[in-house]
Amino acid sequence: MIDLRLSESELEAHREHLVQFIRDTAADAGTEQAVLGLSGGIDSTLTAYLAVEALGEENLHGLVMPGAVSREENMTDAEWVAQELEIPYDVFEINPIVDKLLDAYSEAEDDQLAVGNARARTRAVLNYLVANHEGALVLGTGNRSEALVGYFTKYGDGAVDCHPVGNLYKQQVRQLAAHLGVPDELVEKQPTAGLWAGQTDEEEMGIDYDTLDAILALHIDGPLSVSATARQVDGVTEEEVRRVSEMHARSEHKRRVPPSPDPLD
Ligand SMILES: Nc1ncnc2c1ncn2[C@@H]1O[C@H](COP(=O)(O)OP(=O)(O)OC[C@H]2O[C@@H]([n+]3cccc(C(=O)O)c3)[C@H](O)[C@@H]2O)[C@@H](O)[C@H]1O
Ligand SMILES: Nc1ncnc2c1ncn2[C@@H]1O[C@H](COP(=O)(O)OP(=O)(O)OP(=O)(O)O)[C@@H](O)[C@H]1O
Ligand SMILES: [Mg+2]
Repeated sequence: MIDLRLSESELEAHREHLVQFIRDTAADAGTEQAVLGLSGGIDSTLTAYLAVEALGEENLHGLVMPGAVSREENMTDAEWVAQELEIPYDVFEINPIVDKLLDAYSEAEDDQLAVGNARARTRAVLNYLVANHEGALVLGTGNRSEALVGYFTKYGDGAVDCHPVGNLYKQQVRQLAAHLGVPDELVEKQPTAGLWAGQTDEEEMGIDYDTLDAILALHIDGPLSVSATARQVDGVTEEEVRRVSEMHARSEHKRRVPPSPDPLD
């Protein structure tokens, strides 16, 4: 299996690079302020640690946004992160807002995916409400693995101003978080989008992150063919590599600016 582990010196270089990225992105936008959603998951936790280093704790505003299906443990962890980093934070309950949306369009009520995505988009609206008011940027938390397969809600958690950890595969997010001193229980927690009860990323995608990362690094980011990738990654079939490749192709629209027609000749 391809080894995506980063050495201590590489981790330190990434840390400095990402901290500088946040500082530069904020400076280019003429602000020192940023907001981000804290879910208790590792992507937002790492992004918050880096942002505090970049901007200072007084300049980061955490939004903890529990909904009907949020696990209590995750919300407690999200608040722990804000308190540990000593950043100001608010807790916004999204349920009443999502319920209003479903009052308006009850046809979608039993559609798990549509409702789950509406939860992610409701959080985006709140992020921008605060960011507009405070003159702040919205920090995204997307990593390279989920970006490459489109495992995020378009204009939900994808609606942000930048993705500081967007060039790290999921397993490298965990490594960098551990390097920064994030506690093991957060680093090793099962990733979940938290859009419906019991959801986990790996179960929904049908692949574990280490395997996904390896296929992405070798075949989508790298030059290896489907068959060469299947030979390199333990226990992976060509069919599985093709499936990841299809997820990548089908989600191309999420990584692009929405298209308009060319001008008439
Ligand atoms: N070819 C195309 N060109 C242009 N637009 C296209 C399109 N195909 C679909 N669309 C549009 O995109 C929409 C579908 O995209 P979207 O609304 O995002 O919905 P969709 O991709 O179906 O669902 C979001 C996925 O991301 C996962 N997720 C969400 C949030 C967080 C996380 C996490 O990692 O924590 C994961 C979630 O569990 C689910 O699997 C369609 O309704 C349509 O409007
Ligand atoms: N309950 C929530 N409160 C605040 N923000 C949330 C909540 N749920 C999701 N988010 C935001 O949506 C982002 C995307 O969720 P995602 O699950 O991909 O990342 P994560 O929860 O940080 O890490 P993991 O993938 O390991 O669960 C989060 O990083 C966070 O910014
Ligand atoms: Mg999560």
